[in-house]
Amino acid sequence: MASSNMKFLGQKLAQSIDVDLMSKYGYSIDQLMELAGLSVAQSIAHEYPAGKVLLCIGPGNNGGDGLVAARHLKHFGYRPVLYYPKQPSKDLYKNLLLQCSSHHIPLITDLAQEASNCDLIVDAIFGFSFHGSVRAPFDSALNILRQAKAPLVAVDIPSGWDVEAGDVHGLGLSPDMLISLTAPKVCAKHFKGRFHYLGGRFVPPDMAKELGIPQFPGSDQCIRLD
Ligand SMILES: NC(=O)C1=CN([C@@H]2O[C@H](COP(=O)(O)OP(=O)(O)OC[C@H]3O[C@@H](n4cnc5c(N)ncnc54)[C@H](O)[C@@H]3O)[C@@H](O)[C@H]2O)[C@H](O)CC1
Ligand SMILES: [K+]
Repeated sequence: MASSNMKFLGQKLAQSIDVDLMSKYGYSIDQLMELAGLSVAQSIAHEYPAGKVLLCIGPGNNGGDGLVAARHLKHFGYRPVLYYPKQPSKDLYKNLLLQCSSHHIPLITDLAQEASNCDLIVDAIFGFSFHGSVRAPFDSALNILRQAKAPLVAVDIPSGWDVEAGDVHGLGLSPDMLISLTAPKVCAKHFKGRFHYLGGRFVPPDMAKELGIPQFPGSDQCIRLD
């Protein structure tokens, strides 16, 4: 359960904590992303049976978390497929995609068809750096996700939501599960789905105390908040 003094992070604070983790605390982005993605896969495995999972991957690190989660889900016995319409040229993402392809995780292009033919959808399109209104091709992608019947799992932030104010653009994405990473963002206060999890078990104890992060159970990479 959430501790009552847990902080909800605004956009600037979330970004500065990310920088601190990689400067003051010595993490690399690959390490943080691996642990974030593992916690996403483990949160999913806590609540949904193995089946076909469509992961929608965005152009930044939220998308990177999704690529890592896809690989772990495959190891857990799920059947992941990737929708990844904007693939950046950075080695970090290229290597994560190569790992997915070595794990026989297919890339799909017909999002509408796959969204109506899967057991679960993971939204790893935008995270805490999203701002403004959604640009193509993600505007139509979010429209398809909004209408899909399969339960939706949002990584860190429901895509298209303002990091602090929530669904101000009225895109209507309402996930069944939200997996906050490091600490929930302010918009998580508007989350109405069934499962709110916290993942990203990499926060050093002093920072965890300052942010009011609860103790994760045993060796779990995630904790259910409410
Ligand atoms: N410390 C942690 O908690 C960690 C979290 N991780 C994950 O990283 C994301 C934040 O990643 P970042 O690369 O900063 O940004 P995003 O993925 O949110 O998106 C950037 C990406 O999106 C494009 N973009 C922004 N706004 C729009 C728009 N309106 N329309 C279209 N495209 C847009 C922008 O150009 C960039 O390309 C965090 O949420 C976590 O999921 C790390 O993995 C580990 C540490
Ligand atoms: K997201």
